[in-house]
Amino acid sequence: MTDLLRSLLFTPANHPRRVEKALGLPTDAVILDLEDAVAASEKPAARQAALAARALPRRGRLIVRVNALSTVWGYADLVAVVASGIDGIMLPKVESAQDLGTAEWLIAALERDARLPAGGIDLIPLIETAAGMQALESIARIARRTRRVAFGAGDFTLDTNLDWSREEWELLPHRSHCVLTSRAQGLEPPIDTVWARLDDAEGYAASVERARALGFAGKLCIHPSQLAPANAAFSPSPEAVERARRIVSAFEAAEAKGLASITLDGAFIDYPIAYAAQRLLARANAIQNAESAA
Ligand SMILES: CC(C)(COP(=O)(O)OP(=O)(O)OC[C@H]1O[C@@H](n2cnc3c(N)ncnc32)[C@H](O)[C@@H]1OP(=O)(O)O)[C@@H](O)C(=O)NCCC(=O)NCCSC(=O)C[C@H](O)C(=O)O
Ligand SMILES: [Mg+2]
Repeated sequence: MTDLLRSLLFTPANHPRRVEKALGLPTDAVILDLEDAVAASEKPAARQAALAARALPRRGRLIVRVNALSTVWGYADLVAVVASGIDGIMLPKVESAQDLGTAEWLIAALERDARLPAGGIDLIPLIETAAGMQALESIARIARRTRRVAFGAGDFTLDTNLDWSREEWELLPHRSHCVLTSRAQGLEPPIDTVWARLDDAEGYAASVERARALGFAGKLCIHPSQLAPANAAFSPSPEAVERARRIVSAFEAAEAKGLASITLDGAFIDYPIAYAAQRLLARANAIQNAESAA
């Protein structure tokens, strides 16, 4: 299974039409929601629907967003979802290393109980409160099965009273903090927040581009129309791939002559630039392999 997570499409688990549709769409992961898109009275039914969705044909990864462990539903969600052998779990409102440590410990115990391979279930903590954002360093430091976090601006806005504008300038320090802290603690680049203005495709495209430029690896999505822009923005363009090929080959030729500082088309190339070009080519390859396997 590929590790690409350019687009992750949320769908309420108790909405069969949307679930079935989501599983057939070109998204790297579908997140069946048991949390904020599900009314309290529907929680048990949504959990059963999420378990049943495991049996449906799908293109990408299947993740379930459980309720927080501090709620009356969280523990039962985890028990049921781990036993079902799901690909991944999203844990909302993670606010401390203890929150993440408890979930990791519980999932490991449940995996053993269900005789599932240890560590097979991916865990994605959602950082969406002021406390979670401040504790991100210690959260990331204790992560074992967790490979990346995601940022949730909806709850973050609610918690901090921040005014989430179309240009999202007020999110900048928090998004940057997510990327920097993740990388400093050895996690993979994080996943960016949802975009709620469904009728504003231009605003959405700019938001995705901002997230990409800041170092995020993918975007949480809430509507099918958001998938193609996210997949495209988090995939290297053909022009970027072609340029990276030229950089790698020019740099290899230079290195063979004992040079590590050259110019190509008027731009300076040294080791970091050559490594970035190699990384871009590796990502382009992974995307090509994933898409031909789909
Ligand atoms: C937001 C929606 C409720 C809008 O639904 P709707 O009005 O039905 O949209 P459309 O009429 O434009 O739909 C067109 C067709 O696409 C299907 N559809 C729509 N959304 C989805 C989806 N998410 N997955 C799969 N399919 C979808 C419709 O069924 C239509 O198909 P057809 O029947 O063939 O005509 C809806 O988009 C929605 O429910 N979105 C997901 C909401 C959700 O899960 N939210 C939770 C995550 S957001 C969050 O919590 C972020 C974070 O925690 C934070 O705090 O920031
Ligand atoms: Mg939220």
